[in-house]
Amino acid sequence: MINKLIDKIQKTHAPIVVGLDPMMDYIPKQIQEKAFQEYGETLEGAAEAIWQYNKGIVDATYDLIPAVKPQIAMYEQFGIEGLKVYKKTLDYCQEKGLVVIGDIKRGDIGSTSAAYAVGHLGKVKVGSRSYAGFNEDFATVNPYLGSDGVKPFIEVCKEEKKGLFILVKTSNPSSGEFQDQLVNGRPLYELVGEKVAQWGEEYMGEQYSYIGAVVGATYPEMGKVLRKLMPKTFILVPGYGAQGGKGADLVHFFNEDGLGAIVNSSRGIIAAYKQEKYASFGEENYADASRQAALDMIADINGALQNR
Ligand SMILES: O=C(O)c1cc(=O)[nH]c(=O)n1[C@@H]1O[C@H](COP(=O)(O)O)[C@@H](O)[C@H]1O
Repeated sequence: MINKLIDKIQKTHAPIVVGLDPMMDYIPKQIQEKAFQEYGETLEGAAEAIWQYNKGIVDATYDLIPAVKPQIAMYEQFGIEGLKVYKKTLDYCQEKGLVVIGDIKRGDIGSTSAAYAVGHLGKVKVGSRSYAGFNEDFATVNPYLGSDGVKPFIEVCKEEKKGLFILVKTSNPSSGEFQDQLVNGRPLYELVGEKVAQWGEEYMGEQYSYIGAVVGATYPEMGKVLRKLMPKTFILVPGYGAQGGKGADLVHFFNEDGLGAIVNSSRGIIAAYKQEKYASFGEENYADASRQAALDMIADINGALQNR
């Protein structure tokens, strides 16, 4: 999958991911009303509205981008109906040729991680048969439990040719509370980054490892250090747009080959029509606004990379 991701980034010239993180507040009224007419103001109605909204965004952007990152929490809040739409969204994006990063941020003791890994990236055995539950191409993993919480994910990735993005330095304001603590004189995120690079050596693609890292766009100086510590690790960089990250901040997340990072924006793209800059599209043309926001993000990042 890492080779497919790189291939798609090179074909689209777009090192970006569209984060499919739907919230009811973002969904245009006409979509909500139609879904509620059919299913009522119910969890099914919400799920239908999310589905139609996602489909509009994917249809308007899939030719521009290599990958999407649905955040499972946004679906889980609607219970089983939400999870059904999560799965429907994954399948639709894969049909459209997109690489799908399931933002599930899992990690537990070994046996529990193994079950998460099977459910999201692998296949579960039922009698003589086996079934893929969610079937994402990549998943995000929380490494707080250490190697035995991460290795079951790597094992399933090896069987299925899938990949991971492991949290190293997160984009949120409090991320330093634990992640920046010094351990033997070095910040914890550096030690985690080194460990991710080491885990990644176990499962290499052609140029980069199948085992990637997450480093927030909001910490560009730390991104620069981590880029050097993990030269063969692909970095998923969330925090662009709504959290304040800009193209110019992100050049050091990339290697000299112009590869090595993929930048996520969720609200900045899927709810673009709510920003003043794209307000002229109007609520009913929300998907066209998302397409324009994706084009602008690609131009911003590529422009910064050309001027580095
Ligand atoms: O793993 C992630 O994707 C992630 C890690 C991180 O450090 N910061 C972060 O914002 N994210 C996710 O990236 C997305 C950011 O959304 P926007 O701020 O709307 O672009 C959300 O789905 C977050 O859960």
